[in-house]
Amino acid sequence: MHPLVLHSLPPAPIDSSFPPTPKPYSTLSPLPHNSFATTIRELKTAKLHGFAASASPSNPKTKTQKQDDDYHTTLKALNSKGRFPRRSLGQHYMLNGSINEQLVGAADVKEGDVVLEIGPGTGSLTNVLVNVGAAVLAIEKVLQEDFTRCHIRSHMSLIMEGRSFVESQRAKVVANIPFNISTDVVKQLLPMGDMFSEVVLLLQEEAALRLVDPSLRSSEYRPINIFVNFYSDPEYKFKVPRTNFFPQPKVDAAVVAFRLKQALDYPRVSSTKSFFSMVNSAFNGKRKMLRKTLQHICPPTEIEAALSEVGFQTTSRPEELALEDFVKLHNLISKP
Ligand SMILES: C[S@@+](CC[C@H](N)C(=O)[O-])C[C@H]1O[C@@H](n2cnc3c(N)ncnc32)[C@H](O)[C@@H]1O
Repeated sequence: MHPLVLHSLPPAPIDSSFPPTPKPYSTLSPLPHNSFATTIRELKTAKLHGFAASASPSNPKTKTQKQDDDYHTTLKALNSKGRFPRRSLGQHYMLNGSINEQLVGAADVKEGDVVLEIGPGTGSLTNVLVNVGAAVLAIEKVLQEDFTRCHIRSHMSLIMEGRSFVESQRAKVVANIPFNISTDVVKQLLPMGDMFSEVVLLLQEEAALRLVDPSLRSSEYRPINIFVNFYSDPEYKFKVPRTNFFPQPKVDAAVVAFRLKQALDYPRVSSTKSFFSMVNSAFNGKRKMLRKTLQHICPPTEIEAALSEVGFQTTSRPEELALEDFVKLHNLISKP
């Protein structure tokens, strides 16, 4: 399947609360499937057709006028195709162009960067990315491809191959993703530090806080936190109140930037597979002591000895251990 994008939103029932009398869908034809360069050209054409426009940063309009324009442009883009957002696809469209600009700024996207966008929707964020001179690969489920099922590495490799990159230059990810696929996206992208340097995502605020600041000993501390810190340095950037989306979600959102580590900077473990399998087992069952939950790996006495060596009590539970403690524990108890 080709990952070419920016087309139309899916046919859907018209809701009475949505601006009525949809106009016929007129401008964009399906994108050719031959090259990435063509995709970018089409994205620019899309902007000319007014399919997805956000005010350019050089626009001298006032902030209020500009936000008003962003709002109307997004609604117009939806209405002109007689489409109604589907909640099942997490279609909450961004109405505020300055947040799109801040998202792009959070990833420090510059001319010549290659950027992966997941779920471009009406293309308002795509537009900002293209305007700063980035080459954008956008994957939209309603058009071409489901991100959670695609082979992102082969898509990206095809794009990177055709470009004259300095070897150290990696691509970036900038996306306003549906909240319901955020864990899948994080799990899929964070281990790809060889390909991406930054992953900037607009997430549900609660999820953003849980991923970035899970205090030790809290019930929010989970294997995903070990995973996130193993592969990246996450940073909470800013909150995005729910009023900035259409339709308005029930919760606020927030932007998180994950700076991806490269393999050389990962904590030293004999095998990442056995490390994460140990971490998952450690959290299995509520309030279980590690000497119990890990006894399929080695006898409890050995686990107790390892815990003492790492500086913990023999009765310790998983929420007491930080990433580096799990790494030490794994290296002491895992069999080569
Ligand atoms: C929150 S909306 C964001 C739309 C647009 N980027 C914006 O900021 O207004 C999420 C978009 O992701 C698309 N989407 C949902 N699930 C997806 C998936 N599994 N793979 C790719 N795109 C998906 C939806 O159709 C929708 O266009």
